[in-house]
Amino acid sequence: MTGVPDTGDLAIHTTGLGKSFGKRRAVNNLDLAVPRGSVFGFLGPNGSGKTTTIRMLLGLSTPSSGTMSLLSQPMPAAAGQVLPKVGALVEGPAFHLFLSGRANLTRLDSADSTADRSTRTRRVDAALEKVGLGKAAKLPVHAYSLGMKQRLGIANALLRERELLVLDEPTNGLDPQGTREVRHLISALATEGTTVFVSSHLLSEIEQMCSHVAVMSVGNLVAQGTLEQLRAQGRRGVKVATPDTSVAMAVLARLGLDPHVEPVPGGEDGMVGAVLGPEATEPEHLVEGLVAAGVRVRGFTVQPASLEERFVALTGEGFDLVQ
Ligand SMILES: Nc1ncnc2c1ncn2[C@@H]1O[C@H](COP(=O)(O)OP(=O)(O)OP(=O)(O)O)[C@@H](O)[C@H]1O
Repeated sequence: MTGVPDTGDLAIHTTGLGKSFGKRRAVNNLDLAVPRGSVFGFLGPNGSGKTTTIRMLLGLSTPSSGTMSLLSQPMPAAAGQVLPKVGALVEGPAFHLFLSGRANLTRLDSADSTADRSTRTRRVDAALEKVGLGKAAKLPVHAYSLGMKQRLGIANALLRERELLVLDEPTNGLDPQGTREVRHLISALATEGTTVFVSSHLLSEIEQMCSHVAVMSVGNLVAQGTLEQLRAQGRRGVKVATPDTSVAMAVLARLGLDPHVEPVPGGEDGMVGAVLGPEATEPEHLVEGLVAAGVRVRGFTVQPASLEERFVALTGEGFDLVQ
């Protein structure tokens, strides 16, 4: 793909990154380029290698092959300098349910030997404010909703000034309200200039909050770039409303398309749809061909290229489109 930025501008850069578990290749030859300042969606179905990649990036697991850098410094060699600038939410920190949100963050910060004790109270309160838990700071965590717990996890990642935030499926298991809260929080953090790398199996989510996306399929990177770049690579579709579906199918097939009939409840008309490949006959010629063959064309629409179509074409599988 085009548009891969200068490596000096990259918050995350990997080349040929791979990880095997025995014979299973969980991540294969991964070249990721995450621009600084982006909200970068790491999209893929369950089991496609997202968590494995994130664990390697954060030094929680050793790669089987390849190189990686975070904030332009080699990992894991520079982990000591880099990781304090990187906040992460991976598999959520374990909270004590009977302690308050504030007490939990204080404990987690105390467990970090590199954290500055003298600024602890201020940093904990600032992080709670930032994620909108200022008012709930004194409540025990068992009284928090799932969305609040997830935001507390993000607050934990924000106990210091961070240049990069790495969030593994931060909305997993949340209801629509919790999902919205986390999404808004991520967008707010991004406007402050923090680079956010966020994994998800939900296309709709990535579409709503990310500027860039990388798509994983069975351990392989199958696309990477801005959302616009990916959308532009998608293929248009056509839909023909007609009572003569079999003839319309035959005509479109003769014109090189792979048409299908879509069910239409009630009414006489059927709907024949087809995806237009790069070499496909232009829509006006399709209409010409249909009419010449006697097909009663009662409706004809050209649908713009969509991200959804692109992802399905890239991965060969459907993504969950809505929660
Ligand atoms: N510790 C491990 N030992 C053996 N296999 C593993 C291990 N961790 C991950 N895998 C395998 O590697 C593949 C990728 O898993 P990974 O968790 O990275 O995917 P994912 O995209 O994050 O999916 P999910 O959202 O379900 O976590 C899967 O087939 C998984 O079973």
